[in-house]
Amino acid sequence: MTTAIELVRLKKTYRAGWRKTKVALDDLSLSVQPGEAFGFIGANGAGKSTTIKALMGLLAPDEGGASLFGIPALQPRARQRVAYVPESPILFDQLTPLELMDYGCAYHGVRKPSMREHCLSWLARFGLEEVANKPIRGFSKGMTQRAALAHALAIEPRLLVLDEPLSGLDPVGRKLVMDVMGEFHAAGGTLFFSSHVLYDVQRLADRFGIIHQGRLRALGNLSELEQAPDTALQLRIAGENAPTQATPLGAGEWLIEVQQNDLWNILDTCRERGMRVVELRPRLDLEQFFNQLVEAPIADQ
Ligand SMILES: Nc1ncnc2c1ncn2[C@@H]1O[C@H](COP(=O)(O)OP(=O)(O)OP(=O)(O)O)[C@@H](O)[C@H]1O
Repeated sequence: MTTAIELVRLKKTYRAGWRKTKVALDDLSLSVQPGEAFGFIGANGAGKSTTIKALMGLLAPDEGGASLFGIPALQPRARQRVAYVPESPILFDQLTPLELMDYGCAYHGVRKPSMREHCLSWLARFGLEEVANKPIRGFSKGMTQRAALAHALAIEPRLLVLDEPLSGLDPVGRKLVMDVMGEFHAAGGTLFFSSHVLYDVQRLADRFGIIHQGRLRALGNLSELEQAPDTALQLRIAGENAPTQATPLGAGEWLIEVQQNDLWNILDTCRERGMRVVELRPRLDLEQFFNQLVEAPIADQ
């Protein structure tokens, strides 16, 4: 099967002032299979956007190469039915969302009995039906971001690439975008998104990659991380007589972080004290994993 994304030994160095350079990507290789949801994690300045630009053919790496569905990323045909929404999208703002989407769908070969209805339904999903015929230049930042997402999904992409899709959104906007991303993935679409919010990655990705100082430092599977033998568990309990190690959550509920090998003892104690178990789940420690990784010195390759 052709990989959806293939990055091979990418290197990119920027000029950073007089006689100074900044290595943004250092020998970065990565592949993503069709149908996967891949979360690309890194702190500010780690190299996420540079990677995405190389992936989208917007930046030529100094060394190495990127391909989409087996086609070199620098060739425009590689981007057929590939949608990309940068962190702060810049759209042709003299156009209306409907005009923009009409153009995008035609470019990507999307055909529907009624293109107008197709585009309007995506605009409605993002709460923009009222402004479907208004020029984008009057839109707020959030509206522009939603218009870019509606456009991206209207082209029915086989790959959706999102750079920090949830940053700067209010809770309602976050839920909407998370729902749409989840639905896109559930329908078989390939999703590649960057984030420095590990919670987002946990909720949405099948696999994750961690970039730090331009190098890919870890690649992992979220379910593997959950099943690791030393993964802590979170036990939520309710009642009046909580064990001393429990942390109050309010409304009579308590939380205990417990290692696998200690679980049965703790459960026995809770039973003896007449506590009720509300929830038991793995404490997916992506955050801790990430922190350990970025604090460790980078070994020479
Ligand atoms: N055009 C540029 N010229 C010079 N340096 C750049 C340029 N673009 C990025 N850099 C530098 O390269 C490094 C990687 O930047 P990049 O934008 O890829 O990181 P990022 O992980 O996307 O960060 P953020 O989360 O803050 O957007 C940073 O140190 C950044 O300052």
